[in-house]
Amino acid sequence: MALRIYNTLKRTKEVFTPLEEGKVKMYVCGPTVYNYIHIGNARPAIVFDTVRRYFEHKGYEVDYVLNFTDVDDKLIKAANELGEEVPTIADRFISAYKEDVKAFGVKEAVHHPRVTENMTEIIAFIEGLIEKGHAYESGGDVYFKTRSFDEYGKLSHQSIEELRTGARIQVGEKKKDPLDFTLWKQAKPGEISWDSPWGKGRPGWHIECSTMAKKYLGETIDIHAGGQDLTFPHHENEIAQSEAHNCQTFANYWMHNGYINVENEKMSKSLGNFVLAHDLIQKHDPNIIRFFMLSVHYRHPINFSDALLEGAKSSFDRIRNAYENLQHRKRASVDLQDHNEWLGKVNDHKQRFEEEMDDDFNTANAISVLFDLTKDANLYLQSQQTSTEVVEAFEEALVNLTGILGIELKQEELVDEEIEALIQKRIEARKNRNFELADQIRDDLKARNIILEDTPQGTRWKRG
Ligand SMILES: Nc1ncnc2c1ncn2[C@@H]1O[C@H](COP(=O)(O)OP(=O)(O)OP(=O)(O)O)[C@@H](O)[C@H]1O
Ligand SMILES: [Zn+2]
Repeated sequence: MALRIYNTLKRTKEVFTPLEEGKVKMYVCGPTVYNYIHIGNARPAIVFDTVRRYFEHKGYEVDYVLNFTDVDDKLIKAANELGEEVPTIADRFISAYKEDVKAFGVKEAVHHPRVTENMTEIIAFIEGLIEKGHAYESGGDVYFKTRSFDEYGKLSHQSIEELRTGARIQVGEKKKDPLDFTLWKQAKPGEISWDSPWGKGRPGWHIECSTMAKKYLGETIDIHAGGQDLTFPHHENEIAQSEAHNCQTFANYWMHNGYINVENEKMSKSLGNFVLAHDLIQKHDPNIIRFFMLSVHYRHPINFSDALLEGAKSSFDRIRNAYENLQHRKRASVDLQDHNEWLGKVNDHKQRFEEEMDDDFNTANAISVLFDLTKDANLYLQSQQTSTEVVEAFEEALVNLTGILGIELKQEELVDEEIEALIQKRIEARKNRNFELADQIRDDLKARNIILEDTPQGTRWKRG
């Protein structure tokens, strides 16, 4: 089956046809690096990494670019508040971003361009727009002449008249038409700035992505992605800039992830209703957080709650337990030809997983297939005798399919101190007559190959 992608531009699913055979040129709008990321910001990092991994699984080479917005108003404000320089803050939060998303199993982008490292190209791009009559300078600022681009509004499906109704000229802006947007912003005294033909200043937000996508991927790219809130105005403006400048289609497919909400409101720094990725990782296995995010289709909203995350944990444990049981059973399995029908079942599950992923990366349904596979694996493990080939096929399918989603099934081995701490926790639980927790700890340890033995002298343990 062909891979189909929901394209925001067309508001429909379309068969994916790459510009170049076997290659995908993909640009994802990255974070503004003035703070730690919350789990809403982690969602595009995780879902588009999954898109990338799936393309790679299908044999494509993915040229994956994710930018860092390392200068803008928010960074300047943070620098003033903290009494630090903008680049110091940007460096700190780029490192923090990389560390957080790495914990979630996100692969490093092929290119991670930063605005401040592409200033020459950004200025040249703006000059090109002025030359072509799509932009103008006004009192040290430069604006894009929105009405000069006939197709403005095509991504967010709005007409110029509709847009005109909501547009205002803010105090301090020197634009001629409320619809125009900033390409270059004059620096205030003392602000970080770069020299340009229009005096000292810095780029507006949108121009960075048009410039960096062109520089790293070319004038036309396959996929451009980001959170749903970027559709308008950010991506609409990127299209206007790039297509007015290059006279080419900018991106063939536009993908947008839905929000992570809290009580049905978008999680955001400004509302203060956020959970930092960094903090959540301390409390929960980041693999499970990734699994949780992918258990909802990437275009649907997720109403975040601890209870949902706990639910995801027990679902994930079912898959992980099956995997661990298969591993144990391998040793006791033998060569059995008459069990081969199970190999067919494993292959059916693999095929169904692929079909779900081919349908606009439906990770939610693909995870349901993983549960079906788990159910069959557990059923098979109830057989008196098991075939090595079948057990290995189940195991391999579980590892590969979760691997495509960027999820790690293998747990790191517990060190002695961690085991001792869990035994202590179990003793405490028993003292408090919390036998459920005590048994849970024993079972969890057993699943990780640690066997407990209760003796009159206390609890002993050994690796199984
Ligand atoms: N609640 C959310 N759910 C899903 N994606 C989000 C959410 N908030 C931001 N994003 C996405 O995170 C990425 C990084 O965005 P950016 O650093 O600009 O944060 P932001 O949108 O300014 O966040 P905030 O609103 O909290 O300040 C963008 O692709 C954006 O669309
Ligand atoms: Zn962008």
